[in-house]
Amino acid sequence: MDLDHIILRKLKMTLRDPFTTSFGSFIDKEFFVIELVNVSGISGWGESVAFSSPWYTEETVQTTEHMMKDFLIPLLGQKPIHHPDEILERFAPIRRNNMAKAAIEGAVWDLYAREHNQPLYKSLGGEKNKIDVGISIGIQSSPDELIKKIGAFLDQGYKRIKIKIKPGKDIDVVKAVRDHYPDVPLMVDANSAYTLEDSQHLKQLDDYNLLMIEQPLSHDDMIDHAVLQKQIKTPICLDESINSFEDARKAIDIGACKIINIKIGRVGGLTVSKKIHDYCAKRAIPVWCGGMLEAGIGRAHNIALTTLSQFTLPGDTAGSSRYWTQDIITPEVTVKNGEIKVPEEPGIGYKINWDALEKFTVSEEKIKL
Ligand SMILES: O=C(O)CCC(=O)C1=CC=C[C@@H](O)[C@@H]1C(=O)O
Ligand SMILES: [Mg+2]
Repeated sequence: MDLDHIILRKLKMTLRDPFTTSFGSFIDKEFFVIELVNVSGISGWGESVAFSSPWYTEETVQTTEHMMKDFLIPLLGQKPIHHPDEILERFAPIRRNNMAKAAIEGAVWDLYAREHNQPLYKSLGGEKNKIDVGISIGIQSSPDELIKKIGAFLDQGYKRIKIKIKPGKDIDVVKAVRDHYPDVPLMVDANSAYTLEDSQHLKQLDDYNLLMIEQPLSHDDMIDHAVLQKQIKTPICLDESINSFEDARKAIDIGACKIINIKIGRVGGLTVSKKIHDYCAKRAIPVWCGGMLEAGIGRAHNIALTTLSQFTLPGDTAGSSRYWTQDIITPEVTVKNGEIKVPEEPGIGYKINWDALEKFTVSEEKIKL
């Protein structure tokens, strides 16, 4: 790959509705769009997913900028790259900062696929031409409000409902939803809001036929999750605790989870995501693709990854209009009968909506490689 320069655009977009988790609420999203240009003028695209505050992981929009500009981009330009898998090694001297790494690596993967005139999903070894998707719904003001929201998303065909829980808004909420929708594929996400002392309380969730409980305990824990999994029947899915291939291997080995949510940004890119996927396939651990309320470029990367065969559960990659009044890609991502048709055009398969990209850009910087 003959790289010429990189353009970092910082964007600010506003969600249609605030998104509320056990950590709090937000509505504005700032992030970077990475355009990696080769000497022939072909561009590959990536999107950063860190939020403005470090409540989900330690990274933020500002740390992403610092890491990309001061460490990762200089490493990228240091010597030639032949395949995107080499980026993992190249960035290895930099500890963690996975979301910054993934943003750049995503652009390298897209460029590689475009240079080979191939859709990204095929470059990754994906097999599906459509993917199943679910929806993640933030904490609502009342169970009635939540039930109404779920109904609207079920009408749109989403194949699985994920609701957020936190202490004080858990068992009763799940019971109300189950009473109303006895058979809907349903799961809960706690974003680390509980401790092992809550295990008897969490055990009550076993009565509601949930697909899984996502990240009930601390963001940096596996040991307590393994203890909890022995006490409850509902499968535990790890999100925040899995930040690398080694984390996934260890979590599976000690029985800390029965399912893994793979987020490209959280684990440090598509190459690691694929490695985790392949290992989970060998160990018969189902995986699904998590979301970070991405705009279109990040969403397109999630779609491509989800075409790998062990993504057997619907992911959080909902359609563009669930988040944004206008997306930065064209066509926008649409969901029909709970499925997204995987684009067959080269690279991420969607075009950039330049009007939207310019409208949402707050700063821009070109760096020669
Ligand atoms: O729709 C999406 O993109 C997924 C939304 C979602 O559930 C999450 C996004 C970001 C952080 C968390 O709150 C949460 C998650 O933990 O999976
Ligand atoms: Mg989660």
